[in-house]
Amino acid sequence: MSRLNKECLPPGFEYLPACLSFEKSLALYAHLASTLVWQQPDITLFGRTTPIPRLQCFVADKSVSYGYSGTQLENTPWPPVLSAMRTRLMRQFGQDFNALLVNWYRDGQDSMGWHSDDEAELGACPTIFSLSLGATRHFKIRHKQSQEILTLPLPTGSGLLMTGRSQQDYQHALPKQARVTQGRINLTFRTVG
Ligand SMILES: O=C(O)CCC(=O)C(=O)O
Ligand SMILES: [Fe+2]
Repeated sequence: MSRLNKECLPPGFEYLPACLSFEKSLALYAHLASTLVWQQPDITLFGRTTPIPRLQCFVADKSVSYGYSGTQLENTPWPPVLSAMRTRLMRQFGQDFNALLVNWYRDGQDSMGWHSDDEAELGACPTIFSLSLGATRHFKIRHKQSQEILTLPLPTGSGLLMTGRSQQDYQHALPKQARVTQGRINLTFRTVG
């Protein structure tokens, strides 16, 4: 496993430090943790059905229909703070974001397994913007062919832009980190076709 230079991420991954200030990012964490309606749906992987090891909320336009690993996500309407953020990001990235998957990792025991965001509804080369709030967690990126793994710590307020072949050529994951006791919320803005 190699340590990652943030200036030298694989093609299609761009790290954006301090998209939100430390104070604003933690205030948004607290606001979302207490106001969103959180769900813990079951997923089916390799024939085994278990609840996801984190909480989740899928914010999306009414017309959007999206799911993964055997679950259909239930749409929540855009709360004002996230709607305003989406408008800013759409201008910044020239992207018609119509959905936002929010994941709450309550502590280091919560996680997300290896995957690519390569569902057909996202298109061949999706643009996904990810914003991290709360505890710093290690985001892992693994090349599908070489299996080389890079580790990118994502502190509160930091952004990660995934474009191009990032989903075709790589998987990513957020492994458990036993020593992390604080929570983290991650927002991924997406365009579902
Ligand atoms: O929590 C993260 O940083 C990753 C989230 C993710 O990969 C996803 O929502 O598809
Ligand atoms: Fe993902």
